[in-house]
Amino acid sequence: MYIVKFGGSAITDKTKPYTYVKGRISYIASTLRGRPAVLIHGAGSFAHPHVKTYGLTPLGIAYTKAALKRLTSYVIEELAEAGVYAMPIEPSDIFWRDTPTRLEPIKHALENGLYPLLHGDIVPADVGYVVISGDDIALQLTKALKPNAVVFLMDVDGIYTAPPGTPGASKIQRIESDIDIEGTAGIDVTGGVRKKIAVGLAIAALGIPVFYCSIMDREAVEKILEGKTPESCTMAEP
Ligand SMILES: Nc1ncnc2c1ncn2[C@@H]1O[C@H](COP(=O)(O)OP(=O)(O)OP(=O)(O)O)[C@@H](O)[C@H]1O
Ligand SMILES: C=C(C)CCOP(=O)(O)O
Repeated sequence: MYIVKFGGSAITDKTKPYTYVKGRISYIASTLRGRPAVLIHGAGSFAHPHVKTYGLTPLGIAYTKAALKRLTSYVIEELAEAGVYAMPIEPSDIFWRDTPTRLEPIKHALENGLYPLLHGDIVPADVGYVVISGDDIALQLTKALKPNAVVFLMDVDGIYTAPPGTPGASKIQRIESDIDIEGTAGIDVTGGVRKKIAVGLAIAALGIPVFYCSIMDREAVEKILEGKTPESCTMAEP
């Protein structure tokens, strides 16, 4: 079993609210067919701008949840077009802060040949509500479900020493310890690349390999799901 996160940068345009980038999910989904996986989609331009504008006010929470539901429907439909049938599972129903309180819906979906689909969300906490990133959901589900590997799919092909495309930026092949890198695709309230590196290292410390790949790199994802190590992605090593 694998955990695959479709990053918000890969499936939306994070510089423009409500901009779904069609075709990315269906392109990569064929690699998942017949291989059990828990899927997570990032919130991208369907939640980060809302949280930034309204905060976690009742209005902000309602708007953000509505936008996320819309994004989840696009993802489910595109997966289904590619023959990958997802069961949406609302993180706010099964997480308390960053703790999963009910794993049965995820396990049941896997046992029935479906792909559980979660997403970065607003979840209940001891005081009110908090934002949980899909990256943190990947970490918490890794602890609970022990997948073979975790894959973060982005609109770029790995983690770079500086924002990709800027002079001198080079791709990092292996992340073995914390590195000081900032960056995101656009409006972001969950820590961008810095968060993704911290989560990757925490997963790797559990003995589970982590890959950061482009959502357009079908060959790499196929290799990972066959238990191999692609050269074209950044890896965080146990
Ligand atoms: N040093 C860097 N290495 C890799 N990507 C970077 C870097 N700096 C900036 N970026 C940008 O960060 C984006 C990926 O980070 P981001 O936090 O947006 O991830 P995501 O998981 O795709 O989004 P979301 O949090 O919405 O799910 C890419 O679009 C990339 O262009
Ligand atoms: C902004 C919200 C509500 C969730 C963020 O999740 P992410 O896009 O996976 O970081």
